[in-house]
Amino acid sequence: MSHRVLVEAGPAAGVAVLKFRNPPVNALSLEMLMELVISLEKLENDKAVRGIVITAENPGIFLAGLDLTEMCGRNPAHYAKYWEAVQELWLRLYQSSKVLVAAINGACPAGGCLASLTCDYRVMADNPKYTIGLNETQLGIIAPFWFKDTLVNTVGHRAAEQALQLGTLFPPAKALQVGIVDQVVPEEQLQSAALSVMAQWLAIPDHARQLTKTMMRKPTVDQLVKQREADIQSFVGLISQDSIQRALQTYLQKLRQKKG
Ligand SMILES: CCCCCCCCCCC/C=C/C(=O)SCCNC(=O)CCNC(=O)[C@H](O)C(C)(C)COP(=O)(O)OP(=O)(O)OC[C@H]1O[C@@H](n2cnc3c(N)ncnc32)[C@H](O)[C@@H]1OP(=O)(O)O
Repeated sequence: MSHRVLVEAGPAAGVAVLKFRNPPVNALSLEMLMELVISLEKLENDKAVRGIVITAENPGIFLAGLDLTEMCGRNPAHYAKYWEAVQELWLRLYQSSKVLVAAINGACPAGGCLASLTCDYRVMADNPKYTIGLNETQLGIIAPFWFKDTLVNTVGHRAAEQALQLGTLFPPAKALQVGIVDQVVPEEQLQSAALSVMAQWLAIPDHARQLTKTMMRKPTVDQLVKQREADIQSFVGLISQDSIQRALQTYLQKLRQKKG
């Protein structure tokens, strides 16, 4: 039984809706990652499901990204386990045979943005409070190569380089302009817009669309698959550095003090 991920049958035949519900901010904790992987595996094996709309149960925060508390003050074995789970989620999402449509109904930084970038299409609610992007450099860390590749595949090299160096979090209109999302709609129309685009994608025969998706994505997937263990060791080495730990602690404190 999953607590942090809700899977519902969509209103249209063949469509499931996967909702994030990990309060307070839908951070990708280890438990959340594991529940997501299990939910996605079940959906992948369900022949009746052809498409999945991915969204947050409560509007406001789509996903707050990776859980910073999983990357601070832990031991190397924990960092390795956590990173393997992050890799696994990305591999499941990016290689999914289903049509994935992200209905972005809230803040979508870093790991949240990455998850949405694995989808085939992104619709974002037109709310200036919501932003999306790979903001790692603002935390004093860097997006790993496969985060970078996923962004490059979406927006192109120049736009990705600029967004990554600056760690830009784009509000909806700018996100649309740069191509990080495909459509921006009034908030109350988000779910219907996601279902409408899903219907268009499902009009294509599955086998042709799936083979095309695999052809487009395989080179990027292969890069990680062939050096998965090295990527874990690299993450563990970097995240364990005192300077990185200090940077993450400072960022977490800033988030906590924001309220005070
Ligand atoms: C130079 C070499 C470096 C090498 C480094 C190695 C490679 C590392 C690669 C790692 C890649 C990382 C990817 C990530 O995803 S990092 C996470 C990025 N996420 C963010 O920056 C988002 C941070 N959060 C926010 O901006 C806001 O919280 C948000 C807009 C999401 C919501 O705002 P709101 O005002 O509604 O809520 P609060 O800010 O008050 O937060 C409520 C509590 O939640 C805690 N929180 C928020 N985000 C996170 C998070 N990502 N992980 C853990 N906890 C989080 C926040 O601290 C509050 O906690 P308290 O209630 O205890 O105060």
